[in-house]
Amino acid sequence: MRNTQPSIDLPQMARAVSIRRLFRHGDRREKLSITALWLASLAASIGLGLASVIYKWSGLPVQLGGAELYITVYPPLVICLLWTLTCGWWWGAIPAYLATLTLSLYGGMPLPWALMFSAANPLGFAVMGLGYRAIAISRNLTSIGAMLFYVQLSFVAAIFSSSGALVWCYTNRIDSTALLPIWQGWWLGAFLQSVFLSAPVMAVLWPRLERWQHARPQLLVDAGADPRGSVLRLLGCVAIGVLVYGFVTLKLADNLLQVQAAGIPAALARSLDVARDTTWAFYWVFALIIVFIAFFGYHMFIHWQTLTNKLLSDLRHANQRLYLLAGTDSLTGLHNRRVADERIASEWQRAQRLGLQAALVMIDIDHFKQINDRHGHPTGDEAIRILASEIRALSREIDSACRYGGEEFLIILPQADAEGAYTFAERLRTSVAAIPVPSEHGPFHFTVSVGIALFDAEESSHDAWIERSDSALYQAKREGRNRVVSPAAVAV
Ligand SMILES: Nc1nc2c(ncn2[C@@H]2O[C@H](COP(=O)(O)OP(=O)(O)OP(=O)(O)O)[C@@H](O)[C@H]2O)c(=O)[nH]1
Repeated sequence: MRNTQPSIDLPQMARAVSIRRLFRHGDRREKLSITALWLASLAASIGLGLASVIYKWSGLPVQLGGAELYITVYPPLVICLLWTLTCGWWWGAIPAYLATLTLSLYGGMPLPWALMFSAANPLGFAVMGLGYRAIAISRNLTSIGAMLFYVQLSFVAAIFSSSGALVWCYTNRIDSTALLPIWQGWWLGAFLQSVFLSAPVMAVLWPRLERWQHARPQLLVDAGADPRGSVLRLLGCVAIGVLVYGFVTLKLADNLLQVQAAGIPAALARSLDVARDTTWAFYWVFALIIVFIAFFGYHMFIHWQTLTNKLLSDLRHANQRLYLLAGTDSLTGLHNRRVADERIASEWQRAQRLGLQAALVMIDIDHFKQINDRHGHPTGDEAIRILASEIRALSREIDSACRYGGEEFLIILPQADAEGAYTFAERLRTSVAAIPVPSEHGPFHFTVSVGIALFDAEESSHDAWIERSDSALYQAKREGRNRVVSPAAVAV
């Protein structure tokens, strides 16, 4: 019979909508609406990407707390990031790649550079996806924890997305002193758009989409089932992201400083050199600390994961044992009444659904009270054990043998007809009668009465099935005991 033991719910790792599964298992409405929406997003990304070049939305100066910052507005990022977060990397990476490719070719970038340049946003999305694969955190941004994680991940992803700025400046022969505002504009722009545009939309959209995905598991695939590898890669990305951010910012600022410092008095230039050297020394110490943190973080994660896995596996085993114990009769080792009731109900449903035959066999030891009274309770127990082991020996792998009451047993025979059930019951009755039970007064024999009821598809519940087997047993007792009452008794 089916094992219905309880399972332990683990947090869901990130899952993605599979295009292949959508077209194989999705309904017409789903296929149409998702395809139409995706194509519209692709068109919008390409159009808005071109607009960002034509109307020069790159490196726009903004005053923040007295400091001048540069921000690039790039709407395709918002659209494509939403696809990545909700449906998976490919869904956002393809339109993002094509949008950037179009605008870079439009801007006159040579094709090989354009092909490389266009990978910047998909790279940032890959970091986002990696984060959600590595840490089983909800994408429901209405919770503070989920939002904080999203913001941190967005920062690292934005650094990776902004790698394109270097290609852009190189191919457009932009002076290295002008690279800082452009690069800053790209990462800051990507970060702010992720946090202030994509995140609120995600907070509204995701709970609904999550419900839809929950109801349609056949459309989803695991986005990656290797948490160890994902964590290692995520820590690597975070460390590289932070270090690259620090290095590029310092280097570009340094270049700028050197250009602007030309011709200043020698004493001031020396102070400037000290300040620059100190900053770089700080950067390298900081880089070392980041590498240590990533290294220890990874080892702590592995340690924690090993411990958790062991705990979970112990818990699973303990649960399995408990479940078995809770359903086992201690005297005979057969299933107890609770399991019997569950299994009868499920066999009844299976027979109904599949139009199968099945039989219930109810067995009771004859004059058991006398056995107890004459030979003592322990000998009565021994008789029960003998009957149980005979039931076990004669029943098939697919049968379910249960101790239903004191000296009453019930056996479910799936796919058994009247004749098969009767043959089984008769064999059991005769073999039990032949087994001697040892006692203080010498060995003695006992008999059993058996009632059989076949599955009836016309009946409205499994209770009626049990009642019929009980009535057949009662009839066997009434007719003199040590016999089988079955619908097939006459035929055989
Ligand atoms: N030794 C032992 N006796 C039990 C156990 N559970 C129930 N009994 C006894 O089983 C006896 C059942 O007796 P009855 O229900 O009167 O039936 P019977 O004497 O078998 O008579 P018929 O069923 O009519 O043949 C009672 O005396 C119970 O105390 C058990 O686990 N071990």
